[in-house]
Amino acid sequence: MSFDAVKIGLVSVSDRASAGVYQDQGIPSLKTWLQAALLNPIEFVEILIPDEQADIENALKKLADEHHCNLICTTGGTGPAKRDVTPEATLAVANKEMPGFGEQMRQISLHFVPTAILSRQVAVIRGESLIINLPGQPKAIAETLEGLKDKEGNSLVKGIFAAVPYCIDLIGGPYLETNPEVINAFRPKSAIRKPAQGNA
Ligand SMILES: Nc1ncnc2c1ncn2[C@@H]1O[C@H](COP(=O)(O)OP(=O)(O)OP(=O)(O)O)[C@@H](O)[C@H]1O
Ligand SMILES: Nc1nc2c(c(=O)[nH]1)N[C@H]1C(S)=C(S)[C@@H](COP(=O)(O)O)O[C@H]1N2
Repeated sequence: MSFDAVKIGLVSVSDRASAGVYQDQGIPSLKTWLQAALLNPIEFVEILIPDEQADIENALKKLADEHHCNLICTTGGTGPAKRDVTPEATLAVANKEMPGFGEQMRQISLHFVPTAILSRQVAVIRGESLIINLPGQPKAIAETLEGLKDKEGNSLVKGIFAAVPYCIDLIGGPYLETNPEVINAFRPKSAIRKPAQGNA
């Protein structure tokens, strides 16, 4: 069985990582999680930038309009601090807002930290790209994408990635399939693609 290829843009927004004060862990954490979660072959396009609204907007436009990324994940710059402007940049390049992603991420994160409500993360559609903001703490990436599980690995609070494959279907992207040990994608029955009938 073959899987559609997917192109994913990764944007790490961090003053200190982009200045070399510390090594960026945002992009490696995103890549590690996405490679474990998706069965599709992935082409990543990576950008590390400081917390500057114009830089973030340019990065998002480039990934959506020139690279035609199906999914774009940002990490960092979602909080209340003066230089946190990732949600403003994301909304500035949006065709459509997808408020459910931010609402669900804050719900999930409350199970990990009481400061979850300080993240102003948003998700939007630009063209044929779904853009999702994730918080900057590297551990927050897996927490929000995957959700909360018990010791046996049963899902207690669903991660937002459960809704990403169907969202990508609806905007005309590739058919994403996930590793159920990491995350179960949900699609309405009518949208589930049957495995191709082989001759063997
Ligand atoms: N890209 C990153 N790589 C490694 N660690 C990070 C990264 N972004 C954030 N962190 C860690 O998470 C903490 C909280 O993230 P936050 O986004 O609030 O950082 P910040 O104070 O805005 O600083 P900066 O933009 O310089 O990363 C940081 O203090 C840092 O320890
Ligand atoms: N899952 C999860 N969400 C989280 C956190 C976290 O550690 N885990 N940190 C919170 C904190 S302390 C802040 S200030 C906000 C914003 O973080 P950012 O500015 O790094 O994007 O995300 C919040 N959401």
